[in-house]
Amino acid sequence: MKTGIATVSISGNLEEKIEAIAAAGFTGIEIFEQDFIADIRSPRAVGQRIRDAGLEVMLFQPFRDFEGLPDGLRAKAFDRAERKFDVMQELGCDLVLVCSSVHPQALGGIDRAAADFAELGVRAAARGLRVGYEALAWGRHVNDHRDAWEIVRRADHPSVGLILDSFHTLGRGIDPDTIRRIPGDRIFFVQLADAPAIEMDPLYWSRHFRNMPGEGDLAVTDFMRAVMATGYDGPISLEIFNDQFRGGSPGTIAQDGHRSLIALMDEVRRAEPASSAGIPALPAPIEVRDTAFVEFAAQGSDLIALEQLLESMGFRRAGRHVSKQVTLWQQGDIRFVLNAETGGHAGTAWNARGTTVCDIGLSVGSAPDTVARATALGARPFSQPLGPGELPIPAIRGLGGSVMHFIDDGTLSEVWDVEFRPEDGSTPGAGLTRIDHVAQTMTYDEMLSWSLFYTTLFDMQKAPMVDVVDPDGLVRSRAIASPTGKFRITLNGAETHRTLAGAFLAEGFGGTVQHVALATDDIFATAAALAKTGFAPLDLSPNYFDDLAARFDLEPDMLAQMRAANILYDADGTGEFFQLYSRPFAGQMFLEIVERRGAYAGYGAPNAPFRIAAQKRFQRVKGMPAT
Ligand SMILES: O=C(O)c1ccc(O)c(O)c1
Ligand SMILES: [Mg+2]
Repeated sequence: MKTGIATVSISGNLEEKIEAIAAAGFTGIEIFEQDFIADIRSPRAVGQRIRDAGLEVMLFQPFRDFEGLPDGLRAKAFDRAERKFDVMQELGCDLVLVCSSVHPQALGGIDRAAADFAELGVRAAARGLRVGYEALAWGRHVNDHRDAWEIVRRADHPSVGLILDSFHTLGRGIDPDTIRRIPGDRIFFVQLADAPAIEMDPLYWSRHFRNMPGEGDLAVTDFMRAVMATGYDGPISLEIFNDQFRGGSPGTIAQDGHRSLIALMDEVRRAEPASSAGIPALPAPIEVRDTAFVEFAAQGSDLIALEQLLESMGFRRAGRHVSKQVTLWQQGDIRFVLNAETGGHAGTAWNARGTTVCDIGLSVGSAPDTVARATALGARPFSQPLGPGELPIPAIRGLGGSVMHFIDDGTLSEVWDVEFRPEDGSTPGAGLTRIDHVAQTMTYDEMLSWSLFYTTLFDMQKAPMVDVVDPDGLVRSRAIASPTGKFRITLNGAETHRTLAGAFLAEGFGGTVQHVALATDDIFATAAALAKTGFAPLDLSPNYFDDLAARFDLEPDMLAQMRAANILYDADGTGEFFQLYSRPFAGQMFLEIVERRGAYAGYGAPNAPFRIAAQKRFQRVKGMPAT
């Protein structure tokens, strides 16, 4: 299966785009005319440069306002086409995309358009070129791939075919299964894009909000399944107009694009096995059973403070590493690893960021399969020299320089007994059972990339985006979770350094984990236990509890307990949610305790403004930077 991407999808000048596209592993490139015109080199030199980079020049686009014009304008349109054909021959590109006309004088008429394309086909064929016709969602007379196909069918010329673009079909709500009735050999090219479901004018939506397959809400997989069912075996190519991508890192955007195509084709192969020959096999999206551990790189006074925080929350030091400055802290199925090594990955992370989460461990069915899928999707495997007594646990580089380890049922599950000498200390604990979710903070621009990383590698679903109101700015938040809800990640995208999330980013060195939420089955029993272990909760405003009393029908006794213990509350019709926060540690990190009742699957977003205000109050009192 050949993969491509349009130059318009990536930031930078044409040279930077070519380099990024080649490095990401695409077969070829769609030249968006603007990018070519802006370049100083001749078409021949540009074509050569692209081929030297190992890429095919798959498509030249767009040629606009061609079909259905009245006589005087019609002749001029053919002259314009001939000039473009000249350029294509120099570039070494044999296929041009003609998008449906938006010309105010275009007359319409299926047969008129078909006659125009029949003649264009003759002219293209004379030069060994081909013409593909695409229905723009906002075309003046043709805005539906079914009409474009009828024109191509009636043009009846072997050098004239159809170009499909998932955005134009799905964005207009056209059933993608209508593609199944088009012969695959008459489809010359397929463009793919996703987009978030927002109500807006289709042209504006298309030019600014497209994103990679899987990053938005359109049924791109259904579209691609229908395309494959036709027998189409040409390139699949990304055409993404997106404001953030235009200003992003060319390398990252190109890699994300390639990742999204591989994940999409893998999904198509599974759903449409009879018609997806030629798509390479990779392990299925990985089911994460649990977050097995969270590892902090921590040294000095931060390390001591973190140990004290964990003790105050009922954790016990369960083991010391056999050969390293590493301790294991445990309660229920929660494991925190505190790594004070000055070398290796943890040492590097500490040097770059100070105290930080440097590693996350996940329980999976097969650790080797997980690494195999991750690498097929373009992630890098991670390893470092093993110390005495250490097990080789499969790992990859995660996001923002972090590492992710995978533990499965084999010998790896014995890592805690093999690598750690048990310690005696025991505490009654505080009823904390498991890791509910891990919350990561990144810039808003990085959010799509991070969610794509998780949703392509693991079997996870995205929840809708929510706004988190910080007193000093808005933070966009999106949760992704495994179908069982056992593995949950929240992604928080900050746009300004003045928010709590933004200040965390500015102080550290890019995106990473800002907090970890721990589950309890009984938050009131946990709060009572924590009162004895010396836990200092984040103090909330009395106004918050007065408002709760007004909004919810809560037992006065329970409300009094919540007020006394600083427990937040939310309910969404399916269940209830209770939250209790630690005070910040090591700068802007914190821990959270949650209890879910019923089918509540959210994260208490309505409480975020009050929790954030309380965190900021606490930092101002402590004389920390008043962010
Ligand atoms: O927005 C446009 O004009 C435009 C141009 C070419 C395309 O292939 C397309 O899908 C949209
Ligand atoms: Mg298109």
